[in-house]
Amino acid sequence: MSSIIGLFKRNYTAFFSPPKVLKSTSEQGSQIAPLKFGILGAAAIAPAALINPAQSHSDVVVYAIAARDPKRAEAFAEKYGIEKWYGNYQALLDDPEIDAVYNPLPNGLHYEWTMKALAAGKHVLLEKPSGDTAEETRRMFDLAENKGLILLEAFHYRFHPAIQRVKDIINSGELGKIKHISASLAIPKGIITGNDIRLDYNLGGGAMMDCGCYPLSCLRYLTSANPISVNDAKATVYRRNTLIDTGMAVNLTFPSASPSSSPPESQPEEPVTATLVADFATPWILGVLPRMPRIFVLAECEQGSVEMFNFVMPVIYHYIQIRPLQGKARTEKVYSFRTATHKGTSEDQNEKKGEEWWSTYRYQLEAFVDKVRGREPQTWVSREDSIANMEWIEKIYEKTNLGARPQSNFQLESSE
Ligand SMILES: NC(=O)C1=CN([C@@H]2O[C@H](COP(=O)(O)OP(=O)(O)OC[C@H]3O[C@@H](n4cnc5c(N)ncnc54)[C@H](OP(=O)(O)O)[C@@H]3O)[C@@H](O)[C@H]2O)C=CC1
Ligand SMILES: O=C1OC[C@@H](O)[C@H](O)[C@H]1O
Repeated sequence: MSSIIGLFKRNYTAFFSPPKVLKSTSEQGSQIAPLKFGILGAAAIAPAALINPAQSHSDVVVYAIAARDPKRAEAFAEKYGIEKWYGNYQALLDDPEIDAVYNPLPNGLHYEWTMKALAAGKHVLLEKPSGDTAEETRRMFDLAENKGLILLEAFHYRFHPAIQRVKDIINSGELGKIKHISASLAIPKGIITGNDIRLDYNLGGGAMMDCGCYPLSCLRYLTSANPISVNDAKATVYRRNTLIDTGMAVNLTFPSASPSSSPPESQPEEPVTATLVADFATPWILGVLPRMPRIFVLAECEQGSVEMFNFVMPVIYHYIQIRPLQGKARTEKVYSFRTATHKGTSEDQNEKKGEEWWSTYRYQLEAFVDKVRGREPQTWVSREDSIANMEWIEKIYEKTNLGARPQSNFQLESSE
């Protein structure tokens, strides 16, 4: 019972009523004003990913919104109490008050508007997947580095303590080496329909891009490696556009993953086999009953297995099940670094920031601001990581006959 009440309290606080903190101002003795964010597009994800988490961050103000339709921008600004609105994206980028831009545009526009935002001197929090191709991602990071700006692909799940705990369990060597690992993000048919950006090839749509980027990222994170090969990739094709996958099932091989604490082995190392499922149109049971979303990662190791249910949205609810071949199975839930149910593995656990109600997005915002402010973030998604994820998305598409998503033909003018 208490855990059901806890679940409601946590989610209510996370998504509907985060504590509103005072923003850092010079009156409070702080030398610097809070970071001012501008949002490109009145996107559905913007409230959960930025507006809501910003309420409980003293160093962030969501200051401006731009939409292609000025009326939409104005209505969005009014709804969320945003000070400024613009009827086009460039006008927002031209606003010198803005320090950082959140880019939740369709995937096919990530490159163009991130390049323009960086050219305008803004740090960028960029939605996943970072671009349509690895080349786009490489160029965005090159520009960010040249300009001394922060660019982060918003793989929010990485910032949550739960997935980090799964990695700690694997790396501890308690279960031995990974033999097989599978990860899935599959949601039922009926949520993504009609004009959804995910069904538009020219906007970088497709299930592998949208859902699949997470399990791919998670497989790479937990094995601490990039795949060696895509052995097989089967796309379920959208009947209205045969370049769009509504589902993708992939078999991959990863290099043998030695947990960092295992002793050196004399035996030859077996590669790790992996499966990935991405789906945004899972058929309903008998066509009438929607299926539960299948969001999990499962690492089957020499001495047992570890599975995390709901690695993408763990604040809602998650569990980590550890099943050693010898000994008792156990379940852990890790909503904050401080209040983890397991005995801490890290000495500084109590010092790490976060509350049970912090969503993945709130943890991510903390890290983004730390990085912009020159502090060491709790964790980070690096340039190399983002580029590699796009490279393997491309390789997976190439294994099907759908081909990679179209590269943007946008070119930054040399003066920008
Ligand atoms: N981190 C996460 O958990 C999630 C991330 N995402 C990612 O965020 C991005 C946006 O997703 P989502 O919010 O669901 O999408 P929406 O369709 O709600 O938002 C996309 C925005 O893009 C703008 N836009 C600009 N050009 C076009 C165009 N030609 N067609 C359609 N829209 C256009 C629109 O802004 P305008 O207001 O100007 O019309 C629209 O508001 C994607 O990259 C997606 O992968 C999505 C969901 C969850
Ligand atoms: O978290 C997510 O789950 C569902 C997807 O459609 C969405 O884009 C993604 O980010």
